[in-house]
Amino acid sequence: MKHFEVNFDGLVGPTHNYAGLSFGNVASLNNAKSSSSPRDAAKQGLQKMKALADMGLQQGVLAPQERPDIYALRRLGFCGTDGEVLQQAAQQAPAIFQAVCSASSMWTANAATVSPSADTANGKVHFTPANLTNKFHRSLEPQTTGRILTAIFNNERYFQHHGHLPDNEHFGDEGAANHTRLCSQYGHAGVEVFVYGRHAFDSSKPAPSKYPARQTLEASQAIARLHGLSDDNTVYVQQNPDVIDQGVFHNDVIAVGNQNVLFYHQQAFAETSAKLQEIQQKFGDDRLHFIEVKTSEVSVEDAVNTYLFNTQLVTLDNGDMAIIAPTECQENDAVAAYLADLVSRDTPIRQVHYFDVKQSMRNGGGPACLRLRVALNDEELAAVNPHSLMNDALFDRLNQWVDKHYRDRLSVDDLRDPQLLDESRSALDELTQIMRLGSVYPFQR
Ligand SMILES: N=C(N)NCCC[C@H](NC(=O)CCC(=O)O)C(=O)O
Repeated sequence: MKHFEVNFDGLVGPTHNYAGLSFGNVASLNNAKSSSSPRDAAKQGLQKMKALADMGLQQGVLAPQERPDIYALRRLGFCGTDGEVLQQAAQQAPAIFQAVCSASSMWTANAATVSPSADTANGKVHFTPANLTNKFHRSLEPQTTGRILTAIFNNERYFQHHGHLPDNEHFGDEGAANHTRLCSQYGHAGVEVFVYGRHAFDSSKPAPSKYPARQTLEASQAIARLHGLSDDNTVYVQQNPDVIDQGVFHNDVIAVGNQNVLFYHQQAFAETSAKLQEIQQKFGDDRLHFIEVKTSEVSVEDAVNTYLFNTQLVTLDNGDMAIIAPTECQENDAVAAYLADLVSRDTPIRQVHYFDVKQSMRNGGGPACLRLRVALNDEELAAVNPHSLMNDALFDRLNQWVDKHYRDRLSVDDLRDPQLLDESRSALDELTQIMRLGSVYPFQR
């Protein structure tokens, strides 16, 4: 049986914009109110997907969400026709209005936590959409995310879908951005590492003081229970509260793992050596490569600005690993020098490939934020909705679809345009046909 890691990238939605919605995410705050290009953003994402598919990797696509979210506005008391709801909200509550327009579902590392069948008690692949409670605009995502995941992994023999955790900060869950899996082969049982920012039920424990810790230990433990993971294969690690206060709002901004490699910054974790020991002990006898980047080599500030760790670490057909990095890493001398040296060392990482994902980076989303990793064996892969898997035909079709429906420029003020809602709905309606997703969107139900 063959085993793969399939990266499901989020397709950027037609309302992609910079509204400064994410306190604690430095790029989101710094670029607030700049104008965006939804078309460029979607195309940059598609280019990355196509390039990874061309490198021989399995690549999937996840559909974006319906925005503006009229249903959220109705729940908040705005009423009348859809046009009236939009108009009232834009006038009376502009900040809420901007939040319901966000295309943030593009960062599918936050869509869900996924445990492959080799790790779970019932031998199925488990999915739990993240509740994303820490940010209002993101908390609107999990229901539709769950429907999209169910439409793509639509076979109960192989796939088990859970509801998102209770919508409360005690169970704040940011999905795969705070979860990584180490294994010797994708199809072998691995060690699932959950990284949390704070304890929700024990205020005596350390926590950041300036920016929020979005993920709680208790949420991570709940996911592990739901997915039927064993204690022997699960490790909980606390993120260093100081780095959260320096803008590391998700663990995937300071660490990334793949197979037998954990690539992380010296300051990423609390109690680093004890936790690395636990990971190695649960991993077993095979060699794990812990690649630690010292502060003297790359500062936390440079890591946050360039997203050195928000890179994808992928395994190529010949067994070598490649880093998929944003061009911001190439543009920073210290980081570019670090990466050039890294690939010459005796580790599995042999190549670096740079991608322009600037439209996403300006909102704090690098290459790794844009993808949800799903390790599958060939039988499971055959059960995945084939219209969500990237190939030349789907790439061309989605580019045409973007050209037809997406705006070239969008400012925060343009979000008030009632036509944007119609444009977004027609785009998504056509997309559900292209990807054969059924009626996943509220406007279709
Ligand atoms: N690190 C990972 N896995 N994902 C990045 C998510 C970025 C996203 N930015 C935003 O939602 C900004 C939207 C705005 O400001 O318009 C967030 O903060 O949740």
